[in-house]
Amino acid sequence: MKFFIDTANLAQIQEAHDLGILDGVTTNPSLMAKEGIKGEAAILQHYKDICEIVGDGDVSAEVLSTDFASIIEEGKKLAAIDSNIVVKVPMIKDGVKAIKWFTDNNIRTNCTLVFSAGQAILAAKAGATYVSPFIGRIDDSSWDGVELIAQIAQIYSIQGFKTEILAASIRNALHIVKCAEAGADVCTCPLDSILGLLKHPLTDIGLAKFLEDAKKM
Ligand SMILES: O=P(O)(O)OC[C@H]1O[C@](O)(CO)[C@@H](O)[C@@H]1O
Repeated sequence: MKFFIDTANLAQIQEAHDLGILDGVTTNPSLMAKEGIKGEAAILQHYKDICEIVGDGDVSAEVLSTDFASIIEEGKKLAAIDSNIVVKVPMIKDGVKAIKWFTDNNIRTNCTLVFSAGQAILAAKAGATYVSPFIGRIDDSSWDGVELIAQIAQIYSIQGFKTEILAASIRNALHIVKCAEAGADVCTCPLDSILGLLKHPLTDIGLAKFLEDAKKM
């Protein structure tokens, strides 16, 4: 399973990259706004900066348009920034049409705002590179987000769809483990959730004991 970091914060992307386990980055308009990125030139430059840190990994950049022609125009500009840019398109009618157009024109896509198996089937039919089910937001509404990942994984496997399942809206380390178990190809997570995987009290207790005993060596 690949690990993407879900942030537009350059320091956090650098920290995850330095850990040596980073395969890519996802961003969204909320995350870009949080970093104070405003205006087209600043947005394009910020994606460029992210791509430079990540090197070989995929960087999802989301379109802000919602009609077919504008999505295509915006997506082409984003894709021109770097060969690792993946154009993120919302799961709406014009979005599905645009994903098909991008697929036919060799531009990779991430279909975002996915909350059902039906939407995931449509994204795959259009040829999306990635599909992003929002598991945390599904959990927030008392449905089971991880169950959706398992359902999509089963459908894609039966149908032979090539679209990769990118588990998004991850809220904690357990989500990552459960998504890995359910068949996600990628988890995109905040840095804290990735670092949460490190934690176990028995590791800390065991290390303290080894270091104590090492003094007797
Ligand atoms: O529910 P949250 O934590 O806002 O996460 C939303 C998700 O949407 C995405 O845009 C999907 O890739 C990610 O950036 C993020 O994981």
